[in-house]
Amino acid sequence: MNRQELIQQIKAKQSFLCVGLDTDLQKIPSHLQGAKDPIFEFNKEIIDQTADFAVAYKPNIAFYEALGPRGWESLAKTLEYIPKDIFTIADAKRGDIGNTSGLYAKAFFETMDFDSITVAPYMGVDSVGPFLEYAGKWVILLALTSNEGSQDFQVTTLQNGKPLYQEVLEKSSQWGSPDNMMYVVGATRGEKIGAVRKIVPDHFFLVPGVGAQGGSLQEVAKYGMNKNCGLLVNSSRGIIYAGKDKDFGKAARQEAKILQAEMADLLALYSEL
Ligand SMILES: O=c1ccn([C@@H]2O[C@H](COP(=O)(O)O)[C@@H](O)[C@H]2O)c(=O)[nH]1
Repeated sequence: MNRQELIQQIKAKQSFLCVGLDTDLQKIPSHLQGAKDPIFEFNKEIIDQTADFAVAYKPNIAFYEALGPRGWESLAKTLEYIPKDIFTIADAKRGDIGNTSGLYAKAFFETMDFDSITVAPYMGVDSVGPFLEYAGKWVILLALTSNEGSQDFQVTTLQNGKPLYQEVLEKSSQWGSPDNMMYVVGATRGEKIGAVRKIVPDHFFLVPGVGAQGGSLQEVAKYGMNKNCGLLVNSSRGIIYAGKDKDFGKAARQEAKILQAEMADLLALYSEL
């Protein structure tokens, strides 16, 4: 999916919601546990109930690869089931020496047909470049993450006086463009989202951390939104585990609907969409 199509989806749905498919076998309602593929059945119901409010789905690959071959199969079926006009994110946080990154890119962009993949910047340009060689696909680079540990390295001041995350943004924004690169910026980093937006005014941000991690959607929009929205805000546990029983899909729908309504107000306030 290209940038214009993504912006169009956001405008049409008045939503910049990404639903995180962090599907944990232990948390799936008991009535699905006997199914042939409980993970897929769970995801199918979540997708059916939230597709009209979501512009992106983000399966976190750890939840699938932890189960071995059957996890990969559930992931492939889920990806196939997601409506084609909805953006897909493989949250895999990959990146390695060039030839290895090339195979990660092939795995997620060819063997599976994801629109985008999250990539770690630590190994530099030759580790990110292979993902950018795929026309129509996106790299979502970790910039300022939502976890506590983001304070260990990402905000460290370098000899040139800049925090490491700023150096990552400035350098990596030369490798790609707002048409094929996005950045992960955690919702829990409210005060810094504005600083990131100043460095990369046009790039989309994937923003995890609202819902279960307590980040504020209002703050994210206030500091991070640009005229084209420029945000995909993810909620995983807050949506998919909103209900625990047979009605889990309806509960997920309700949570997604609440977020979409807030997003529509924020789009009216801060964007041109
Ligand atoms: O900085 C980051 C980068 C990625 N994540 C991932 O996003 C979701 C968040 O899930 P919630 O249940 O909504 O907290 C999850 O897949 C993380 O691995 C992140 O949280 N922070």
